[in-house]
Amino acid sequence: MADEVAREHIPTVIADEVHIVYRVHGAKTGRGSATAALSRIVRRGGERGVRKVHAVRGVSFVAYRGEAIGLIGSNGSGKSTLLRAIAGLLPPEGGKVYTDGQPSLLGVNAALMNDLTGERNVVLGGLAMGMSREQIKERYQEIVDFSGINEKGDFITLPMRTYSSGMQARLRFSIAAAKDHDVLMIDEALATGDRKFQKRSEDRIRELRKHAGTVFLVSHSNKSIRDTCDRVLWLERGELRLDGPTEEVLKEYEKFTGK
Ligand SMILES: Nc1ncnc2c1ncn2[C@@H]1O[C@H](COP(=O)(O)OP(=O)(O)OP(=O)(O)O)[C@@H](O)[C@H]1O
Repeated sequence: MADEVAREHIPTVIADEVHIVYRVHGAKTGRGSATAALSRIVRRGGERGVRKVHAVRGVSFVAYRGEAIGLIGSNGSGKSTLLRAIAGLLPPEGGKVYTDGQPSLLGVNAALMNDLTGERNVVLGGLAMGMSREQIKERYQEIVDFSGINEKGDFITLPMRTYSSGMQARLRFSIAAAKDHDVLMIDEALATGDRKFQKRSEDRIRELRKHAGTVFLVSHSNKSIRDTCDRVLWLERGELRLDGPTEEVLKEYEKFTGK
């Protein structure tokens, strides 16, 4: 018990007044892309065609070890952008992100090589996450079994491009979930895969939490958030609207969305 209390108070991510701004080039021409490109060349430089999208506006929070935090909000509210900033993939325009350990972002778009077999991708994915070849070898069967890829035949030795999108997402999740992460960020990964696999993923997220990491989950499914998270950050138009226990925040969010 004392151990649990101590673990809960170790910060893993600190976001301090984080602002993220995207710059979209050639956004104001309002014409087809070839015309836009030509007019950019003719105009020569200048920031006139650059439009800024202020996607995250002054977000602050502290995440602790052992927490599973849901990120919710309408489409375009800044959830994925905030995750990418925590993962260090987007530099903040203002404010700071501090992380303890290496954050790993597991999105439905996490890059695996389509022309390589599932088998090779397990190895590559493992290496990319910093696992040694020995560790990958040890966990290999576990990863394949968890993904369920081989349930209907020997698919793991076929190229990824022959997999359905659900199978691809399952393999990505299985590779990422094989490692105990300091900070694991999941962007709607649970939305893909069938119900049986979703259930297995939820169980694995709970397990990952026990092994000290912090889990962030972006999802539009309030059920997934309820089943997996004990704390929720609600973003709207890039601002943090609410940060608190799952039930409290979801109650307000459901009032807002009219569900
Ligand atoms: N690469 C980009 N370039 C320019 N603007 C972007 C880019 N990616 C996202 N945006 C903008 O940033 C804002 C936040 O987008 P983001 O994808 O973070 O939202 P989200 O909450 O994850 O949305 P969703 O629930 O639809 O996935 C939106 O206005 C979006 O148009």
